[in-house]
Amino acid sequence: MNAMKIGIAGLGTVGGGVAKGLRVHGEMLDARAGTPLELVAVCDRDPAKREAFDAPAKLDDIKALAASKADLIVELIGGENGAAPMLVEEALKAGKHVVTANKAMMARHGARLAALAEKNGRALKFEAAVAGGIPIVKSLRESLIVNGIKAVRGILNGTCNYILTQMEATGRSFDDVLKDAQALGYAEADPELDVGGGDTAHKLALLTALAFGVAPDLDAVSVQGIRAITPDDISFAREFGYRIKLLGIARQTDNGIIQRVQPAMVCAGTPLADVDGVLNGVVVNANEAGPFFFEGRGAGEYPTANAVIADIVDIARGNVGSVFGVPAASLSALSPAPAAGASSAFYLRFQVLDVPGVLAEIASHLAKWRVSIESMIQRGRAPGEAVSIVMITHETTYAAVEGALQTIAGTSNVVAPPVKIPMEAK
Ligand SMILES: NC(=O)C1=CN([C@@H]2O[C@H](COP(=O)(O)OP(=O)(O)OC[C@H]3O[C@@H](n4cnc5c(N)ncnc54)[C@H](O)[C@@H]3O)[C@@H](O)[C@H]2O)C=CC1
Ligand SMILES: N[C@@H](CC=O)C(=O)O
Ligand code: NA
Repeated sequence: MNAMKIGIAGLGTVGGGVAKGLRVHGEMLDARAGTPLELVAVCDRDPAKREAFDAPAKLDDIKALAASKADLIVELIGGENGAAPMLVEEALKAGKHVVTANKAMMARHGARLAALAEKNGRALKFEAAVAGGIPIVKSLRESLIVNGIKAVRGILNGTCNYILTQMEATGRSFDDVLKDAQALGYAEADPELDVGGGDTAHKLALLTALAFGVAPDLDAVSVQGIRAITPDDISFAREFGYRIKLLGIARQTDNGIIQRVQPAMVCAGTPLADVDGVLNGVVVNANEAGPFFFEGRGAGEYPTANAVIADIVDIARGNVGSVFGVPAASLSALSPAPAAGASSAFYLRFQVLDVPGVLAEIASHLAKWRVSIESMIQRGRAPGEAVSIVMITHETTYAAVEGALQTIAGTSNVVAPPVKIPMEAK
């Protein structure tokens, strides 16, 4: 029986896990694949990493890997541009299958690489790129294909969810918990991609492509990260009966597709509110068949390596198929819904000097923009010093609330930029 010869590029957190997984579970994987899986080459620019793994070829150059005798290349070096897409292109052109966990590359170049894979009759699989170990890519591409999908939303970044959960549970600082997430192998090489929302945007663009049959369009995602969230916001949220989560939301509307990455107030007791730590959670509204809720580990060595290995086995079984579930040539261009019409209720926090009339001034600006208040908390008194005023609004447009906050930010008693967090519908 012909073996499936595998070459791995990048032996860091994920690549190391894949090489170990192939060795430890070799017999079982060969049986499931129906053919032996043989690691023939590893490639890393770090010699110590190359030496740590047993393979006939230990390479330092991705070009040599693309030209190696591997039938399938696993790209785990990362990066939107440069070496990663170059390796994938070279490998596909050389007639090799590709498995990758690189959401940055797939969100930016996915449509072009999918066309190249399909032209060459080779697979390009990326299960690990979205929500780590959760089989959401396969589910959207191969299972939830009949009834049409209205919306996909979820917690897609393990690092951010770990930070928010730890800040809430232990009161530790943002930067302290981020260091933990880095040490645990959850964060990206540049952690600003995690906390700034960029990584969630990459994953959301891929979910949108799979759910709605469009080419991934990163530039059509509005992105806000979690840097501005304070321990106060987390505890006010709890008082109102909510938890703050970084969500990626893609929704088909009559006016086009909405794609947003933003911290949101998620009602306690709903499935997404209970997704803690490095776990990810995805809700798919699939018309008559849904809603579906998926939960699992979104980052780290083993969950991610599992998803990569599952793709390798899938290819060895002969499941090549189209990369995004429809032929790359029929992926349509995404038509984004105009931002101006979007609406939500909001949590607002104002950091103000505790002087007479400050609340009335804020309320009057909100009223001018027709933003009405549902509930409010003002804690403690500290005459002349800064205190927080926190409100939940009734449903209003993003445009109205942004207009009001811009005016309020310019008034003399407001000492920090106001914070707004949309309330996620149940
Ligand atoms: N760490 C995680 O939990 C997850 C990571 N991913 C993705 O998986 C990919 C890999 O991530 P990690 O393993 O965490 O990264 P890492 O930084 O731990 O490993 C990357 C490895 O690639 C090597 N490398 C980088 N550029 C190279 C080049 N030009 N030539 C040869 N070797 C090169 C580095 O020396 C390093 O050993 C990234 O695309 C990341 O976004 C996806 C899901 C989860
Ligand atoms: N940095 C990412 C890794 C997995 O995609 C995350 O924290 O989710
Ligand atoms: Na996944």
